[in-house]
Amino acid sequence: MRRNAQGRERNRGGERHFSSSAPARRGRSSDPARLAAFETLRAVSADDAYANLVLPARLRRHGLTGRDAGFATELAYGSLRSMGTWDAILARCVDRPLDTVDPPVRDALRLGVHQLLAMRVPPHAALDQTVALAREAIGAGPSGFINAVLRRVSERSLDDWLDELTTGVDDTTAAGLRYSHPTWVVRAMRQALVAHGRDAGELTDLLAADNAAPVVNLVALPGLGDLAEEFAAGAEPGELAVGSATIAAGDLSRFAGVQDGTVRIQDTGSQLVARALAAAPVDGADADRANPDGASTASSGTATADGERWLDGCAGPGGKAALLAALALQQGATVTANEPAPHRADLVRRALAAVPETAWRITERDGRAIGGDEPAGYDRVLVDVPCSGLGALRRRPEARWRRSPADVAQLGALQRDLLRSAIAATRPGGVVAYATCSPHPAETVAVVDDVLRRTPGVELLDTPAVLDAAALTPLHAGGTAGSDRDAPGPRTAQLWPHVHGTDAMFLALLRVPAAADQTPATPTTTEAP
Ligand SMILES: C[S@@+](CC[C@H](N)C(=O)[O-])C[C@H]1O[C@@H](n2cnc3c(N)ncnc32)[C@H](O)[C@@H]1O
Repeated sequence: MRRNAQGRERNRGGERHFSSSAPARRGRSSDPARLAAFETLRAVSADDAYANLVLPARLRRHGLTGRDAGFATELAYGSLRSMGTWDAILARCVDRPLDTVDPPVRDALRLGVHQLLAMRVPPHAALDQTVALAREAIGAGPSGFINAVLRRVSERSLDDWLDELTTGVDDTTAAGLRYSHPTWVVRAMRQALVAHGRDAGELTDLLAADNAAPVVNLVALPGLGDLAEEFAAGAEPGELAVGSATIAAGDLSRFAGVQDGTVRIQDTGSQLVARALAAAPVDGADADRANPDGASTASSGTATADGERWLDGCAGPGGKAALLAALALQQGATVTANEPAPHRADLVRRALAAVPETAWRITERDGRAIGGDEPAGYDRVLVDVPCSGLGALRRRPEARWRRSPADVAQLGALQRDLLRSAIAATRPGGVVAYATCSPHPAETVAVVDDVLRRTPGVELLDTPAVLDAAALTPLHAGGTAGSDRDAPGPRTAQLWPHVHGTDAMFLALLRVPAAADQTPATPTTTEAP
């Protein structure tokens, strides 16, 4: 299951070569694929836009499909991911501080460097096309400058540049330069590996995996969708999650299931989080409600009983809520999907549209209030809390440059309040799933430890074991890599891009104590993380 250092296995086909002929046109005028990539970088740099929202619109506008769309995507996403390394190289090739170079010119240079050093576009084509792009998109003025700078870049190989950049610097800075991550993220990732029971020596594999384009994961909503059409088109069964598949990027709306919402694009790690909550053992289900005929279907430590109430406290945009709702429908439960941001609540509504409405409702409340408003109201509660997103850097190419340590510190208070509220909203014997798409210790184990310390009686379940039971393949998500696999690891679970090929999702499953032992877990406002 372990992927190699460059994440190449997942990319299938090893190191990628792009010829200058990938885009439709050659010659002195710029081609639409490079223009689409340039426009995406401009929107990201100048308007704080998200590349994954901008690029599809630019591909459509320029009529790009197939190889041309693939070229534009690799150029835009790759340049954004590698921006730290490319800027460090450019700084050595420009005779003034790089941040005094006009931003559009800087973006054009980044695209040029990416073609030269990462896409193996022949140097003459990378130079000519970048100059042509600049002429068309910026004006003739900077052509000579761009040409001269890229010529200097092209005089060395990527390995030579990396050796030069990393000579005489400390390990963290070197890893940041080599793998294009801010140094604070490198530090955080190293701490995260150790905190989750893995070897700090995996750091470079993890950083490399952040730079590999992720495959697209699909899930067929259980009981509602199937993947036959996708398999016929070359999708492969997912190795980790039931009812999942991987497929090459492309226009997935051609599939009927994707169109009607019964097949969804969802990272496998997210799928497993929803499945683990649905499968987690709850204690002492309310037998009367669970089974009005009197025969209890749930006793201590069993999975779902008919009539259970589930809550997704932070549901937008609705990926996990949709899967939970489909599972709930199969298992005779109902889901309340809560999302306070109105536009994201609309996305949840759209995500849930494929599931019959008998299985779900949507609320738009502050999740911090739910525990007080509906104490002990739910059997299973998911809080997939707002987080730094450091576990999904593969999918959000610009995110690493936007986040800061202050974001992590700021989110800690909200994360703790949401978890406390979730515990208060869970009935005695019920289960809470605390999830983040970040492995940062401050957002994961520190939050869980802190809340557990202040909420006597709440028990941390063996989350890696529950996750393994919900998965197709043992994940060993409690850490203890390699020969130590049988040693006991943490009771929280952490997935990793370089190990599992998923986003770095964190999961802790907590069971609320039986009524007699329970100390009310009133959500309070917030102490420092
Ligand atoms: C990580 S996302 C959840 C992703 C979602 N579970 C999915 O799988 O699609 C966190 C969500 O929490 C929402 N949120 C932010 N503050 C909140 C609060 N006080 N109460 C509940 N949800 C909140 C955000 O708007 C965001 O949609």
